[in-house]
Amino acid sequence: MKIKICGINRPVDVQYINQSQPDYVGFIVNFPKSHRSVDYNQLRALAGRIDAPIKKVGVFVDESAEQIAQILNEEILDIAQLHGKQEEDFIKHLRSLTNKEIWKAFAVESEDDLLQAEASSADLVLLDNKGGGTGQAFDHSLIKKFPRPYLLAGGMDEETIPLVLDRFSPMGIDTSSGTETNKKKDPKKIENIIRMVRNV
Ligand SMILES: O=C(O)c1ccccc1NCC(=O)[C@H](O)[C@H](O)COP(=O)(O)O
Repeated sequence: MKIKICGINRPVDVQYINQSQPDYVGFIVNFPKSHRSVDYNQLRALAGRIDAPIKKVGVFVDESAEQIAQILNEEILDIAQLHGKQEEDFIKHLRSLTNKEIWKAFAVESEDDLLQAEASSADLVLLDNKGGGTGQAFDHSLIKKFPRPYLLAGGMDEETIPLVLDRFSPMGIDTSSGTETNKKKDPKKIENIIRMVRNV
C-alpha cells in the first residue's frame, strides 16, 4: 500500500518527509487560494532537497499544459497531478509535451464521476472530495467495484484510514489535512499515518 503526503511548503516539512519516507510527496503549485501553495522558486528549493526514492508530485489546478511540462522537464518533479477542470484533451496535450507520469484527481459526487475516472487516460487516478485539500471525505458508498488502481483521498486521517482500509483496497492513500495541526505539517501525525498504511 502506497502513501502520499500532500501539501508540504516549509523547509522543516522536507525534514519530516525525509525522516518518514512516504512513497510520494505533493506540492500545491502556484495556487494562492490554498494555504499550502508554493511558488516556482519555493518549489525548486523544497523539491530539490527531497530524498531520491520519494516521488515528487506537483498538484496543478489551473496552470497551462506548457507551464506544467516546463517544470516537469526541468526534472524538478516526477509526476503532475491535475486537480482542476482539465479534460481528456488537456491530458493528451500535456502528454505530447512531457514523458512524465500524469495523474488526475476526480471529485466524486456521483456514479458518473466514477465512470469518468474509470475511463480516464491518466496514468493513475485519485478519488477525492470536491475542492481538494478540504479534510472532508466524499460519500464512499458510491465506490462499489472500481476496476483500476486508485489513490483514495479526502479526509484521510488516523481515525478514518483504518475504517476505509477495512472496506476498500486502493493502491494507496493520499492525505494532507490529516497530517496537519493548526494548518502546519505535524511530524507525529505523518509518522503515525505512514506506519498505519504500511502495516496493512
Ligand atoms: O491541498 C490543497 O490545498 C489543494 C488545493 C487545491 C487543489 C488540490 C489540493 N490538494 C490536493 C491533494 O492531493 C490533497 O492531498 C487531497 O485533496 C486530500 O486532501 P485532504 O482531504 O486535506 O487530506
